[in-house]
Amino acid sequence: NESIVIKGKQFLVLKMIGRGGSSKVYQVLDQRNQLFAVKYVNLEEADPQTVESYKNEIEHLNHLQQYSDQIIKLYDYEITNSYIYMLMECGNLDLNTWLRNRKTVNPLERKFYWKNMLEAVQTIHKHGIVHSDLKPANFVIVNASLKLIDFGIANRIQPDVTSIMKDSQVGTLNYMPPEAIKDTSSQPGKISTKGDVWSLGCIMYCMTYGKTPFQTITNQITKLHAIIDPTHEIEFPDIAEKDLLDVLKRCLVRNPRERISIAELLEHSYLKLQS
Ligand SMILES: CN1CCC(Oc2ccc(-c3[nH]nc4cccc(OCC5CCCCC5)c34)cc2)CC1
Repeated sequence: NESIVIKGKQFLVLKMIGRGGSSKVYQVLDQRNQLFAVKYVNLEEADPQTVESYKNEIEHLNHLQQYSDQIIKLYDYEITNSYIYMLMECGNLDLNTWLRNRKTVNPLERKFYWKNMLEAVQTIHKHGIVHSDLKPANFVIVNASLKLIDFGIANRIQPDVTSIMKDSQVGTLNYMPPEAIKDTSSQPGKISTKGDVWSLGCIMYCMTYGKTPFQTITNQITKLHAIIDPTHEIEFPDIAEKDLLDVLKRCLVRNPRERISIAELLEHSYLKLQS
């Protein structure tokens, strides 16, 4: 097996976890047999904007470590002109893989994961970051809690091509808020924090009904029209947890101004632990 040296520390590569265009994520062991994830980015073909986006992501990830346990740990990193190594906390499974493998979700587990997701996204919002492309693959299960692994600032990581992940979730429209489609200014920065609430609502819809609100519409153009069409009513089949039903309905409101906020979601009765 190959080994990697980061800031003078040697790591043994166990396997590749995922890969993107110029980036790869490995599962590694240190000399004390501690497990880590190492994100390797090849900068040789990267244009200056890409290099800048990765540095920006690392700076934010490094800074937000102290504010929430729901942000993946970044222990160290090494940046040169030709590569980046990021030494990070290693999770057991990303939420996308977890969702695909188990259609039925334990209500208490779902509630706990929802709280974790809200706390992670509230943390980046408090520091002026709007992810604007949240999906299950951005969250990883570490022991029993969910952690956010990227802020949507740098390029995407796709799962390792040898893994049979058919929908790697890169470029999926299933979590896209209506305002991102309608936003005539088409500047991504224009999307408010409410865009992330819509995406989280789609994730929670999937954890409740086993699919995202527009997943059955396979034609991408038709899907985009449905997302922005106020006459296309999203179905909310009745469920025992009425509080959860209310959360879903308030997240999936097409007008961002009328949509519930992260702060309100954290106060919502759904998160109050029933006696
Ligand atoms: C399909 N197969 C994959 C390996 C394994 O799942 C993961 C294990 C660890 C992790 C991870 N931990 N720390 C991580 C820190 C950064 C990035 C990370 O992933 C990136 C990318 C990996 C592919 C799926 C989307 C996230 C990170 C993530 C998925 C089991 C399922």
